[in-house]
Amino acid sequence: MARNKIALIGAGQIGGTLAHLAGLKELGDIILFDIVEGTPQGKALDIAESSPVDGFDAKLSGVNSYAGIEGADVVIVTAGVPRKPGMSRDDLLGTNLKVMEQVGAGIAKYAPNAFVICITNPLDAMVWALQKTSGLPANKVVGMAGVLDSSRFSHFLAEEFNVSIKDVSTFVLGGHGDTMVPLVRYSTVAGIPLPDLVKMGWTTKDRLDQIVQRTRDGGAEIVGLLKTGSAFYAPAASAIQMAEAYLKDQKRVLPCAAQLNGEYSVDNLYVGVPVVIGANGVERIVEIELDSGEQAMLDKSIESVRGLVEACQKLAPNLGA
Ligand SMILES: NC(=O)C1=CN([C@@H]2O[C@H](COP(=O)(O)OP(=O)(O)OC[C@H]3O[C@@H](n4cnc5c(N)ncnc54)[C@H](O)[C@@H]3O)[C@@H](O)[C@H]2O)C=CC1
Ligand SMILES: O=C([O-])CC(=O)C(=O)O
Repeated sequence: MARNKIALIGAGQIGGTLAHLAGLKELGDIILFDIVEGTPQGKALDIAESSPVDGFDAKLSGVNSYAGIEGADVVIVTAGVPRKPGMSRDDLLGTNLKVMEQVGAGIAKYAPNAFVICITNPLDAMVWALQKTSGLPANKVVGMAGVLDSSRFSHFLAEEFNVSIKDVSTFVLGGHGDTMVPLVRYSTVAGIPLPDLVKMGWTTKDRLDQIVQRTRDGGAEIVGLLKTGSAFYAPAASAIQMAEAYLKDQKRVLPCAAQLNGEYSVDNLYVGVPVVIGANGVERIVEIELDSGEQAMLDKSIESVRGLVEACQKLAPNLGA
């Protein structure tokens, strides 16, 4: 059987890390695409030259033409610009929306059957735009954010409790911004919900609130430290988990930005919710029961995503509703 083909649109910090991880995991042959000449070619060759050391079989190549992504099974999009200190993700909207128009056209022409994972920020608006510009069915176009935000939340909790990361399970819903909703009640250590761990004296409500806030600010914390760009190792690992779930039909339940059509009382908007990812892309949207406080936080987050999509519609009325 021929190997899967994985196309990475954008060969910057995340794109290069995605290529390396996809190679190490032998997910398929890898094409890096970028508008900058030499960058995708150089990264592809560098990673290919590491394959004898790590012993993985994957063909890697770099291209500057969309024809190179022809027939891709998975497309992961990081094309665009990242933020710098002092900026919010939303400041990237105008620049990255134009990039999504080009990328969507390239995918529509050369990889219309692919499972597309968008990473470019502001995530929920960019994945909305990418679905419109590519015209692919909504179950084949998802955004990566919830896996990353949950991974950050889990990491902070494992550190707080001094337990293995393997025993921590968390869910973060909503838009990928300041209003994201880390779901404390549905997050557990070895199956024990966080509120019970507070009762058991493992931590305090105040400490938990601080960890929730650190999760919300997780992206900005890295931007503040790096100064030249944003996080890339954990974002790449998160998108690879989603790609693997699709390619191996794993039916993983992962928080992703998915198009809602009535679920959570939302229509035609991409918002982070738990979904099942398998061979048919987004196979199911999981509607969790929320209490009034959680629902209020999710509503606020949805409104913020709606505002960003409206800004996109003003800038590019051709994208439609
Ligand atoms: N969804 C999430 O959770 C996260 C999203 N991000 C976002 O991912 C994006 C990429 O981040 P990095 O890889 O760190 O940035 P980067 O600047 O290292 O890489 C972006 C690449 O896109 C390329 N590019 C720019 N315009 C293009 C176009 N029209 N067509 C094709 N390629 C184009 C650039 O040449 C560059 O190589 C940013 O928008 C960032 O904000 C970053 C981290 C997490
Ligand atoms: O914060 C940023 O700009 C990049 C990002 O989305 C993240 O790391 O969560």
